[in-house]
Amino acid sequence: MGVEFVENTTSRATVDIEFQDLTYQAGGETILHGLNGFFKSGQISGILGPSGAGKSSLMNILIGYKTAGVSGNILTNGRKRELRNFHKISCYIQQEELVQPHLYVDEAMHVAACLKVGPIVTREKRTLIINEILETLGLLECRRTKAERLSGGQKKRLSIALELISNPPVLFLDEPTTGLDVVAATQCIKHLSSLAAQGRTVVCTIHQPSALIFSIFQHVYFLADGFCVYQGQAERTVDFLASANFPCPQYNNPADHVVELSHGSPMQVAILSDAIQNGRRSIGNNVACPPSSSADLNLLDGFAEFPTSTWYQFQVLVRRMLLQTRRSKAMLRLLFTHHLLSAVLLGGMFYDVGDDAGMAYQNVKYYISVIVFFLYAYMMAAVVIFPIEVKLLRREYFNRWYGLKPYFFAATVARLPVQLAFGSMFMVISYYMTGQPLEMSRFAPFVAICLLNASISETLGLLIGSIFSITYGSVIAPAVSGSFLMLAMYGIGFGPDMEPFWSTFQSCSYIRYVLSGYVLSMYGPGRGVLPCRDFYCHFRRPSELLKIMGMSGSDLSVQVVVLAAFLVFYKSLSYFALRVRLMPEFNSRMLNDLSYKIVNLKQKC
Ligand SMILES: Nc1ncnc2c1ncn2[C@@H]1O[C@H](COP(=O)(O)OP(=O)(O)OP(=O)(O)O)[C@@H](O)[C@H]1O
Repeated sequence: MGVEFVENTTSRATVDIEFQDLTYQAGGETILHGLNGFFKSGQISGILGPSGAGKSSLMNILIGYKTAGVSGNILTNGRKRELRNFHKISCYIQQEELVQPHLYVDEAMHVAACLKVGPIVTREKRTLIINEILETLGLLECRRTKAERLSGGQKKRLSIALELISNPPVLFLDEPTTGLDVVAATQCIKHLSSLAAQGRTVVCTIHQPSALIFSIFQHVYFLADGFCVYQGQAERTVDFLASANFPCPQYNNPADHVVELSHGSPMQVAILSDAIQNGRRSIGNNVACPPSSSADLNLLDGFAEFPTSTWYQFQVLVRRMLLQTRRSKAMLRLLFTHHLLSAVLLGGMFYDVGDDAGMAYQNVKYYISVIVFFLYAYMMAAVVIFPIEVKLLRREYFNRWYGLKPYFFAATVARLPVQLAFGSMFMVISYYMTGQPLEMSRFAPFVAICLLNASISETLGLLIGSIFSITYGSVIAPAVSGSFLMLAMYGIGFGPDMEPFWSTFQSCSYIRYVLSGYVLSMYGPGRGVLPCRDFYCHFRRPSELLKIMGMSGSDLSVQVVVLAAFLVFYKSLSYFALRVRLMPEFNSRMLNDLSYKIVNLKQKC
C-alpha cells in the first residue's frame, strides 16, 4: 500500500526546484556566493561554466549530497525542501559509469526493478516497463549484452535507465556527456530532453557543450567563480550578452563565449552577475511556480524510506551478488589456483611434521604460515576490492534502492560459498600433507578456527576498505595486521613467564587466539605421546609444547568463543564505518576537506 502510494504520488508529481541566497563555504573558502535560481519540471536544464566554477558543488547541494557549510533556502514546489522526502522522488547519476559489470543489461534492469518497485508489479509488467525505458534510451538492442562490454555512452545510458524504473520526477546528472564523442553526447542530451518532456525535472552539469547540445537545453544556468552570470533560455543568451556589452561574435558558440568571458577579468564576471542579479533574474523563462500549483511533497512524510521490505532487499541482493561471483570466472580461477598452489607449497615445505615430536616447532611454523595465508589473502582482497564496491553501494544507497543492513548481511552471506569451498580445499590438502592427526575431533576445530581467521581478516579488510582509498588502505592494512601478528608471536618460548603487561596487550590480537586455537586443537587433551625419530625429543609429551608456548591452562572452546566475539565486534565496527561513510556530511565535510587540505599543503610545499 505504502509503495503504491509513493509510486502514484511520485509518478504524478511535478517538482520545481528553487534556491535563494545559496552560499557554500568549504576549506576556509567561499565556493558559491549567494546564488539564486530555479529548475522547472518538464524542462531539461543545464548548469554550465568553466572548470572550478562551482557546478558540481551546486548540484551536490541541491540533491542533498552536500549539506555542511551551506546556507540559504532550497524550495521544492515553493515549500522548504525536506531532504528525506526529496530523496524519495529524486535520483542522482554521477559522472562515473557505475554498473554491475557481470550482469546483462536486462538482468541489471530486472534487479533494479525488483528493488525499486518491488514484488507488487508482475514480471510481465516489469518486462514491459523495462523494454519501454530501454527503447527510450536507445538500449533495446543491447539488452543481452553484459554491462562490462557496453561502450562508455551505453554505460551512461544504462545508469540513467536503471534510475528511471521507479519513474523519479527529478533527475540530476553530473557531466553526462563526459567521455562521449559529439554524436553520442548529442544523442544522450536528446534522450534526456525527451525524458524531461514527460514532465520530469532534468538537471545536468556540463562542461563545454557543442552549439547543437546547447540549443537543446530549455534552461541554462551559467556559473563563474561561484556567481551566476546567466540564467534563462539558451537561445536568449546572445541577446543578453549583447545587452551587457559583451556581444557574441557571429559564428561563435554562445556557450564558449560565456566560458571565455568567465575566464576573463573578475570585473567581467561582476558585470554579468549584476546584470542577471546573481540568478534572481531569468531571461525568457519565468521564475518557478507558486506553492499551490504542484504536488505537496510533504505528503510523502509518513511513507517508508525504501519501496521494499528489508527481507526482500536482502534476498534480491544475495541473488545478485552470487550471480556476480559465479560470473567472475577469471577471479574464481585465480582464487582456486592461489589456494591450491599455496596448500601444496605449504604441504611440501612442512611435509609430515605433524606427527613427529622432533618437528613440533616446525609444525608451529606451519600454523603460523596458515595464519599468514588467511590473514593477507582475505584482508588484502577486501582492501583492494571494497573501495570500488563502495562507490556502487553509495550510488544505489543514495538513490534509495535498499538499506545498509540488508546490503551488509547479503554481502556477508554471499561471500561464504567461495570462502568455504576454497578455504576447505586449502585446509584439507595442507592438513593431510603435513601429517596432522586424522581425527575429526581435531580437524573440525582446526577448520572452524581457519574460517574464523579468514572471516575476521576479511572483515578487518572491509573496515579499512570502507574508510580509506585503495592507496591508503594498502599501506594501513599491512601495518595493522603486522602489529597483530607481532603481538601474537611475542612470547613464544617464554612459557608462563611472560610479563602481565605484554600478556594483556597480546589479548588485543585475535591472531593470538587463532594460534592458540591451532596448537590446542592439535596438541590439546587426549593427544598421546608423540613418536620421536631422533635420540632425544623434548616435545614427546604434547603438554611440554603447550607449556613452552604459554598455553598450558588454556581451553580450546574459549579460543573459539573469543574469536567469534572478535568477529562480531569487527563486523559491527565495519557496519558503523560504512554507515558514517555513506552519510552526506561525511562525504562533504570530512573527506573533501581532508583531501583539499592535503592538496593545498602539497601546493604550498
Ligand atoms: N571541500 C572543498 N574545500 C575547498 N575547496 C573546495 C571544496 N569543494 C570544492 N572546492 C573548490 O570549489 C571550486 C568549485 O569546485 P566544483 O567541483 O564545484 O567545480 P566544477 O565547476 O564542478 O569544476 P569541474 O567542471 O572541473 O568539475 C573549485 O575551485 C574547488 O577547488
